Amino acid sequence: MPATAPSDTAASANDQQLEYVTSCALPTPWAQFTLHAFIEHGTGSPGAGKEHLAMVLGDVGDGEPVLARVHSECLTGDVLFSQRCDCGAQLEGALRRIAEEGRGILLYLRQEGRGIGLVNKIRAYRLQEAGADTVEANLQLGFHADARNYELCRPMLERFGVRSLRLMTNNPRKIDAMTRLGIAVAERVPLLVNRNAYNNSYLNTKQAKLGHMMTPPAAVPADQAPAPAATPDVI
Ligand SMILES: Nc1nc2c(ncn2[C@@H]2O[C@H](COP(=O)(O)OP(=O)(O)OP(=O)(O)O)[C@@H](O)[C@H]2O)c(=O)[nH]1
Ligand SMILES: [Zn+2]
Repeated sequence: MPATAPSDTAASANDQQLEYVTSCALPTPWAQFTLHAFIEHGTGSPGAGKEHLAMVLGDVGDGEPVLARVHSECLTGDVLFSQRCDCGAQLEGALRRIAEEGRGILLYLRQEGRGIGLVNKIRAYRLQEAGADTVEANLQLGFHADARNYELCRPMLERFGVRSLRLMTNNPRKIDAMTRLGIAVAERVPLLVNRNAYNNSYLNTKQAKLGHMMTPPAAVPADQAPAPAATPDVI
């Protein structure tokens, strides 16, 4: 149970419910955000009990599109400095950019490992060390390539009066998910990070198999090249 009385609860599909709990100031190297805490409930929800966060800066409820990042948890990248993925650098880049503009929101969703959890992500990394790519590893473990669900974004954003985003992402399926939820994506803001020897093949696979929009294009064998992205940079 939360330490403070819940102030409200919003229901969604699958009996998935989101409780807004409380907030505090969160000074970071780039700006002082307000950190808001939510708890997911729901008997049919795989994420029941998860604690989700929103970091907010400035007046985001004024009706204008809001610079936003919808970030899925990556403990290894966000906290442990892993170079296997782009998550930690994207998290920092998004917060810096929001701070530069003085206005924006970052949703920190607790769907680690594209929704398969931390231990399973480490199993997937082990399979990647044996030659699988990030998608094949998930499939070999019996999961979908991407098991995430973005439904909670809607009540989280509604809480702050946010209806339209300038979404920092390279992932076209994240944009589609927001649109299907009725959240307008006024603009896609690319969020590119430097490649290194450890994340290069992961980023290539995201581009080739998951359709991520990354420029300049990574070198991928012609027979694995993705169909042209259907989602333009600015919608
Ligand atoms: N299963 C699995 N998950 C991974 C792997 N590498 C990173 N992840 C997870 O992938 C997710 C990345 O999430 P995001 O940074 O929100 O987004 P994205 O889908 O890559 O798209 P962007 O918005 O362009 O960053 C996090 O949950 C990571 O934990 C991997 O090799 N296997
Ligand atoms: Zn990561």
